[in-house]
Amino acid sequence: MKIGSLAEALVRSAAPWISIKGGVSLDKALSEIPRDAAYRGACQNLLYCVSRRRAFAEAAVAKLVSRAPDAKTAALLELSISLLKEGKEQEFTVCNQAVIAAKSDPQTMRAANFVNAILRRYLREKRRLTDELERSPVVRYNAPMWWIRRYEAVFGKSSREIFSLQRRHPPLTLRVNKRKAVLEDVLADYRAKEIVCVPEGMYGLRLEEPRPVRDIPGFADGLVSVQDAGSQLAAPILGAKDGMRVLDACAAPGGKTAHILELADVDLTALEIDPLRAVRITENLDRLGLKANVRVADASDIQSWWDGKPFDRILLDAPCTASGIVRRHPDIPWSRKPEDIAQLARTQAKLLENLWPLLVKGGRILYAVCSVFSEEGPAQIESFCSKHPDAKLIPIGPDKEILLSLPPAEGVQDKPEFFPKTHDGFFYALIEKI
Ligand SMILES: C[S@@+](CC[C@H](N)C(=O)[O-])C[C@H]1O[C@@H](n2cnc3c(N)ncnc32)[C@H](O)[C@@H]1O
Repeated sequence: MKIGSLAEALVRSAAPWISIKGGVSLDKALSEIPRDAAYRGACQNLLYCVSRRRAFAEAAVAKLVSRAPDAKTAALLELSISLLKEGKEQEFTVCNQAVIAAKSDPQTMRAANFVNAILRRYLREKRRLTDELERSPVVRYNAPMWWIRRYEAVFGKSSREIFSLQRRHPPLTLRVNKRKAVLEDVLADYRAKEIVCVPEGMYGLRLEEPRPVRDIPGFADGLVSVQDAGSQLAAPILGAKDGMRVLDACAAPGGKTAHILELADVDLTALEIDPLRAVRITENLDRLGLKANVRVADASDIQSWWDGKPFDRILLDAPCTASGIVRRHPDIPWSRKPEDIAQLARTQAKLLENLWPLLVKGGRILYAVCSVFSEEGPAQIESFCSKHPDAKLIPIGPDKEILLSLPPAEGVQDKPEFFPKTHDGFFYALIEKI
C-alpha cells in the first residue's frame, strides 16, 4: 500500500507521542526523528498540534471509547482528534489518512475499523463533546490543575488571557546582528521580498508567518538570529562594555552569548554543562562571525573551570521550570511536577551563591529565568540580597524596575520603547557588587 504523507506522519508520530505522554520532552522526542527525513516537518507540526490540545484529545478519546485501546491506537486517535480540533485539514482527509495509518502498522492494523468508527463518531458529536469537555479547566487551559492554580496565583484574572495566548502559535522573532546589519535595512529588504514583519523591541523583527530558518533571508550569513523579544532584553540590560571580562554561565544554545558579543568587544567565557548543547553555542557563534571561550563545565563547580580572574559582568540565565515559554513548549505544564519548582529554585540559588565571589567590585550579575513563578524570580532574588549586604539591585530600563517580571504578552505596550510588545514570560534582576 502506498502511504499518504499525512498517514505517514501519523504513523511516525505515534511512538514519539507515547513517549511524550510518558514524560519525555517534546524537544527530545523531536531530536530522535532523523533530521533529513522527509516526514520530519509533518511530524513536528503534528506533535506540536497534539501537545497544544493534549488534555482535550485524551479526554475525547476516553469519552468516545467503551474500552481503553492499546497505546498505539490511542495515540493515533489522539493525534487525529487534535488535527480535527485544529481544523486546518479537511475532516474526511484526516479520517481517511488515520485509517490508512492504522492499516499500515502491524500493531494497529486490526484496529483500522475501530479508528474509523471513533473518528466519525467524534465528528458527529464534536459540538456537544467540546462543550462538555471544556467545562473542565484542565481541558480548557491544557494544563494539570496544580499548574493552573500556580498561574492563577501569579496572574489573577489575567491568567485566562495568558492561557488563551498560550494556545496560539508563538511568533517568530528575529534579532538583527548589529555588527552586520541595520534593523531598518533588514526590515526594508524583507518588505521588498513581501515578508510581512514589524519591528519588535530594540533589535528585533517579528515575522507574521513562521518559516524555516533556511527560508529566512540573511540567516545563513549571520545577519539575523531567531530569538524571542523578551530574551533580547538580556544583553542590553547586562550592559557589557568594550574590553570587559564577561561570563555567560549557562549559555547554550548561545542566543544571549551571541547578542552580548554583537553589542560589545568583550572577552567572553561561555559555560554549558551539557556537551551536546555546548556544540550549538559554537555553531551559532560561527554563523554570526563571533568568538568566545566556550567550555563544557558545571558553572557552580568553580574549581573545575575558573582561572581565578574576576569578571566585570556575569549573565546567569539559569535552568528553570520554563513556565514563561509554554507557548513555544506546550509540553512543559505536563512534563513538570510541583516539586520541580523548589528543586530548581535550590539549583538557581546555588549557582548565584557560587558565582557571586567571581564578580569584581562594581561588577554586575544579571539573573534571568524564563519562568513566571516567584520562587524562581522575585523570591529568589529577595532571599539572595537579604544574605548579601554587598549586593545592590540596579533599576532596569526606563521604568526603573528593580525586579522585572514580564508576563507572556502579545501586542501589549504598557512600557516605554525599550520593551517589546510581543514576547515570552521572563524575569530579570540586575545586581551590582558594592
Ligand atoms: C535557560 S538555558 C540557557 C539559554 C541561553 N542563555 C540562551 O539564551 O541561548 C539554561 C542552560 O543552562 C544549562 N545548565 C544547567 N545547569 C548548568 C550548570 N550548572 N552549569 C552550566 N550550565 C548549566 C542547561 O543545559 C541549559 O542549556
